[in-house]
Amino acid sequence: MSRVGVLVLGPAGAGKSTFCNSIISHMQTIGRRAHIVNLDPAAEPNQYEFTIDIRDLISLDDVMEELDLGPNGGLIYCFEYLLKNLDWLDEEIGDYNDEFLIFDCPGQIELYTHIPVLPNIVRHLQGQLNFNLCATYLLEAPFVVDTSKFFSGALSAMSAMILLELPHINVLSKLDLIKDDYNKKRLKRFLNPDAMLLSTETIDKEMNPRFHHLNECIANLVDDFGMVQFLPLESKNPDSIMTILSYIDDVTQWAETQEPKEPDDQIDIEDME
Ligand SMILES: Nc1nc2c(ncn2[C@@H]2O[C@H](COP(=O)(O)OP(=O)(O)OP(=O)(O)O)[C@@H](O)[C@H]2O)c(=O)[nH]1
Repeated sequence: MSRVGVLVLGPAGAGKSTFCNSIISHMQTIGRRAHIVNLDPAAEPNQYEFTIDIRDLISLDDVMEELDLGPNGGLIYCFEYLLKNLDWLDEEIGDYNDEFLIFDCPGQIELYTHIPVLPNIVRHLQGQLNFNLCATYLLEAPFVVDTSKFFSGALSAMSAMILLELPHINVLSKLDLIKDDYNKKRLKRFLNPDAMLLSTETIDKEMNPRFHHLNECIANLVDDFGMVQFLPLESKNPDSIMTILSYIDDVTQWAETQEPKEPDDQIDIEDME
């Protein structure tokens, strides 16, 4: 059997680490072996210990101090360093066969929207380490119920889906923060959204008419893509975690039936630049 891995992606503070912890806690309850692989070189201490931790290879603090880089440049440096030292990752992952690995990723979305470092790590995990992977992309519910922010979040999720070329599950986190009945009702419209309706009924009414055509084009893009849906996540509700995990199991089993990616099918960073 091949290894199964889920990448947990999303903007800063979307609830990625909390989601990773909820998965581990659920896995412990059902007796399934799972581990967190921390890919955030600036991670804070976590509820569950990281089994594999990029900070054992390189930490953002050291890079910023030694190379005099800011946090974003430092993060890119850390990932390029990881790419040059993938044998470290191979060695760390080496012993974890037939287990479920959860890759907790940093919140800087440029990493999975337009810089090809994460896609190259994904290719390596698939091609060299025989992983069936899927991506989960978290967005906060209180952010998404503001329709313009819904579109910005949907576009970032779509761009991660296109760049990583992985089976992809969008997740709406922090549902408990939606307390008023008005937004609770509206939330349903965002789980399985009709982009055109959201644009004409909401955004157009709030914006100067000269933006209506632009709104229509963006809504059309999301609509044409036809793949933007969200699963609701209640991090303290085991049923909610179980539902998301069953989707993850389904898509990773599907991934197992696909042709393996060639290990040398790497994106050239300089080409992208
Ligand atoms: N109310 C509520 N708070 C949550 C939930 N999930 C996460 N949080 C809180 O949101 C904050 C950020 O959560 P994290 O899990 O650290 O988010 P993250 O995406 O890993 O953050 P970064 O690693 O900084 O990108 C923390 O204070 C969490 O306690 C949730 O479902 N409900």
